[in-house]
Amino acid sequence: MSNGVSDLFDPTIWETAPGAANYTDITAHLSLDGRIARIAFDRPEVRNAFRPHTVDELFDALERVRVNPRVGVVLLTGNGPSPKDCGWAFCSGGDQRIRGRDGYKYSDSETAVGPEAQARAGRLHILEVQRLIRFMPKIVIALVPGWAAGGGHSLNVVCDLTIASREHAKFKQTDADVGSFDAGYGSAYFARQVGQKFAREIFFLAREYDAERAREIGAVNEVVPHAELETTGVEWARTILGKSPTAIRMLKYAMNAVDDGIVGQQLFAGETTRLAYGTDEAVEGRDSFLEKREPDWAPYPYHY
Ligand SMILES: CC(C)(COP(=O)(O)OP(=O)(O)OC[C@H]1O[C@@H](n2cnc3c(N)ncnc32)[C@H](O)[C@@H]1OP(=O)(O)O)[C@@H](O)C(=O)NCCC(=O)NCCSC(=O)CCC(=O)c1ccccc1C(=O)O
Repeated sequence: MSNGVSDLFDPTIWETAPGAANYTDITAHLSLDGRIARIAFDRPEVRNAFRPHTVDELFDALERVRVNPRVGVVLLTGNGPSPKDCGWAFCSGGDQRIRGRDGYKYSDSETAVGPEAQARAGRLHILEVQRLIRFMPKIVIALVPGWAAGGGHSLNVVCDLTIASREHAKFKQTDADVGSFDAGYGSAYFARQVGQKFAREIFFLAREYDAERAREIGAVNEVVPHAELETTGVEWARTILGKSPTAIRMLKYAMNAVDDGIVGQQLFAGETTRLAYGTDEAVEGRDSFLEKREPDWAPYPYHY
């Protein structure tokens, strides 16, 4: 890797994100103006497979971005290429070498004792990362430079938008090959995205498909030359940053709500409550209570 991060990484536009200096399994950067985050899997020698520690770091980086009021767009990608064989990956899912009977193992968990250590031993917490991406009031764009397989494919599904490398992006759902199944967003929501027949074919046959095929079925928004993947991601981010933050947030939650049940409605409703609090009408409701008087709703008609 020419710049110590990834061959596609442009060191002139990024700085290390707060808290990211000690990450070992991912990298996290902010654009110099602090508006865009770039978070990347950094285990290219195993096609960016994640272990529990990777998921911990990913959750930490995404949570920091979620509560950072300056950041409006997150680019999620995989560093590369692999020093072993020059292969590229977004993410190849859970690291199969440390999968146990109760989940994925921390390196110290085999010898850990006590109930807390036992509860922590087998982790399946990539689902917490999926929910963080899904519920984040910001746009998350997957930049897929190579393989998106297994749980890595599921992460792509849950991102808001996807841009893929024409030369290297490849997609494959290996869940049924390795006896591990994401029965939530990874499959059921994926079927909403691409349709039932395509989703069933992809899961039941576990064939690989390239970026162009992924775009045809609706799993990818745009296919670009490999060398332009990250610059295109930054361009898309800049376009989104030019829009109203409230409109973007409400639109994301509106599109989520239909598939997310009452949790989806709750997120959307929370934002409508925030908007309502900003009105004189809601202020009158609060003030009348605090001033121990009847509220005066007269200035507020039933709009239709
Ligand atoms: C991705 C491939 C199709 C790429 O194939 P190819 O380009 O030919 O490269 P390889 O030679 O196979 O791989 C190079 C190198 O990387 C190692 N490697 C690749 N993927 C993994 C992996 N997932 N785990 C460990 N190691 C991996 C590979 O062994 C090679 O190493 P060498 O030492 O050089 O030999 C192909 O690699 C492939 O199919 N990979 C496996 C994809 C897969 O099955 N992933 C797991 C699916 S299951 C999953 O992700 C579940 C997610 C999950 O864990 C989960 C599910 C539900 C709830 C929670 C969780 C959770 O928290 O984790």
